Formats: sequence, structure tokens, C-alpha cells
Amino acid sequence: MTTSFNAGTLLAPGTWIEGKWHHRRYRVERLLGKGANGAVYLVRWGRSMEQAALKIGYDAVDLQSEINVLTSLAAHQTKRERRMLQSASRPFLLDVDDCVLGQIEVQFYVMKFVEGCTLQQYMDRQGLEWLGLIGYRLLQKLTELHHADWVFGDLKPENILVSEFGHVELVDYGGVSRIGRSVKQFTERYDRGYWNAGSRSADPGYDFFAFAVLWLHVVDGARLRRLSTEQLPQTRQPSDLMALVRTNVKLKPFESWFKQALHGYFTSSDDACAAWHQLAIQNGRRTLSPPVKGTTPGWLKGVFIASIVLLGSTLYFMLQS
Ligand SMILES: Nc1ncnc2c1ncn2[C@@H]1O[C@H](COP(=O)(O)OP(=O)(O)OP(=O)(O)O)[C@@H](O)[C@H]1O
Repeated sequence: MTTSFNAGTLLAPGTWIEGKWHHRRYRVERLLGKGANGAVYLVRWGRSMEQAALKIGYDAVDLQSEINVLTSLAAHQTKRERRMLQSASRPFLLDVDDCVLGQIEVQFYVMKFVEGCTLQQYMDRQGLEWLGLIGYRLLQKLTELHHADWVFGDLKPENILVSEFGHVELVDYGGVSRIGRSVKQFTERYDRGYWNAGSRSADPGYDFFAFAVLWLHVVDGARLRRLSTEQLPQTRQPSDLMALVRTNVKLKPFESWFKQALHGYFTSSDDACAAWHQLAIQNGRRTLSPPVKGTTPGWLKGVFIASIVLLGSTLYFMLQS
């Protein structure tokens, strides 16, 4: 154990953390990440030394509000939803406790370890063809939150982890706010207020706006950066973002969705989800048409067509699931 612990102290691999109330013991493997609210470690616990992610908060009140959201989400899941989830036997929130580190009492919670990479890394590695599917799965996650009366708020690529098989998980519930209240935490670039597109009050439309800017960032980051730095704060507006969407070949097929999200026209999360799903399926089909011109050898065309058909049908079936 460390002898003096503060917000900047990092725990060394091999450190044991023991909960004061539940007496569960966790062995630190490595740091997964740290931010403004705390540090998250990969830990092992239990007889089979299972992996989990343990977050030590810098501020007990902030950490408690994240825990409240996770608890309320778990309670909101219906039995059917739990059965359908792959991780049915393992809820997201696993433990909440205090421990003493270097004479200081700290609060922590333990959650499911999400094995994967950030959204940006995933798209860079796997390709933008997955935009439709990953976007849809992310919208489903947001919709789940909205149905439980929460808005995610601080949606950004670092807060979205994607597994190798394309499962999407939101991490960092520090910005989650009750619908109707003010958004607790946000990042300027994805914020509706920053683009003069609406208030900072927590409504599902706030998340859809951030979702739209998020994809602009992932797909067309350089132009988005230029747009946000070159404009005066009072002249920023959603129509400038729309101009980027319209002139980007990957985002163009989703133009109607972006328009509704950036201008705040969606009236329900289910509608937003369904509209994206529809466009993702249409767009998946469109990629099935191979190029007509060119001097590509026949065998290569065959391989190309087969891989496109495979990609298209995979996308189609995954979107149906
Ligand atoms: N359940 C998890 N499984 C795997 N990695 C995780 C998990 N939770 C968090 N992480 C990693 O730890 C990082 C920091 O976690 P988190 O975002 O919760 O901290 P934070 O202090 O609230 O950050 P911020 O300053 O962005 O609000 C995340 O970006 C992610 O990479």
C-alpha cells in the first residue's frame, strides 16, 4: 500500500485493495485510464481471479452520483433485457465500497471490465464501413439511458469503448444528468451550447447533437477542428456542421439523420434509433454494387464482390440482431 495517497497517486501493479464493508479483495493489474474524476484500474478478484475495472474517485460526491446512475440503470433493466444481454450473469456495477490507502479513506466502485478500444481507435482499425452498425449500437445504449430518465451528457470518443466484435459500451457516467436538469459535465466541441444550437438542459436531443458531432470528429476530424477554431463563438451554427456532413462521402448517406439531430427535430429516442437503423440498412445495401469501370482483373473483382457481399450481409444480420 502507498503511505501517502492523493488524487495524483497511482497504484502500483500488485497492490491489494480491500473493501471496508464487503471485505472483497482486489489486486491491481494496471492503470486503464485516469481523468478529472478518478483513476480506473484493471483488477483481479475472487477465487478465479476474474478481471474487473475498479474506479477510485477523487471526490466522494461525484463518485456517488456515478454510482447512483449505474444502480438506477441496473434496476431499470427488465428481466427480458437482462436475459438478452450477453453479460446477464455479470451486471455492469459489481461492488461499491471504501478502503484505506496510505491512511486516507477513499471510495471506489467496481464495474465490468470492458475489453476493447476507444471508438476512434476502433474505426481507424476496422474502417468506416462500420459506421452504420457501431452508430446504431451506440444509439441503442443512449436510448436505454433515456428510457431510464437520464441523459449521458459528456459523449465523446474516449467515453465509448468498442470490443473486437463491435459491442459498444459507454464508460464514465460522471456527466450523466436527470432529464430536465442542467447537463452536469460536457466537452465543448460536442456541446449544443457551444454551437449555438440550443440550451444545456438535459434532454435526449442533447445526446443526439453530441452523437452527430462525435461522428464528424471521428470521420472528418481535421475539417471539424478547422471549423471550430476559425469561427467566432457567436457565429458558430449547426448549418456549418451540416455543410461538412453534406460534403463527406461517408456521412452523406446519413444526411437526413444529421439534419434532424443537429437542428433538434427528433421528438423521441426510439424514432432517432429507428431512423438511423433504416439509413444504415439502405447504406449497407448500396455498398453491394461493385464498381463498373476499370481494369481490375476478373479474379480480383470476384474476391472484391464476395467480400462486399459478406460485409453487406454481416452488417444486415448484425443490425437485425
Ligand atoms: N469499465 C471499464 N473497462 C475498461 N476501461 C475502462 C472502464 N471504465 C473506464 N475505463 C478507462 O478508463 C478511462 C478513464 O475513466 P473515466 O472516463 O471513468 O474517468 P474520468 O476521471 O471520469 O474521466 P474524464 O476526465 O474524461 O471525465 C476511460 O477513458 C477508459 O479508457
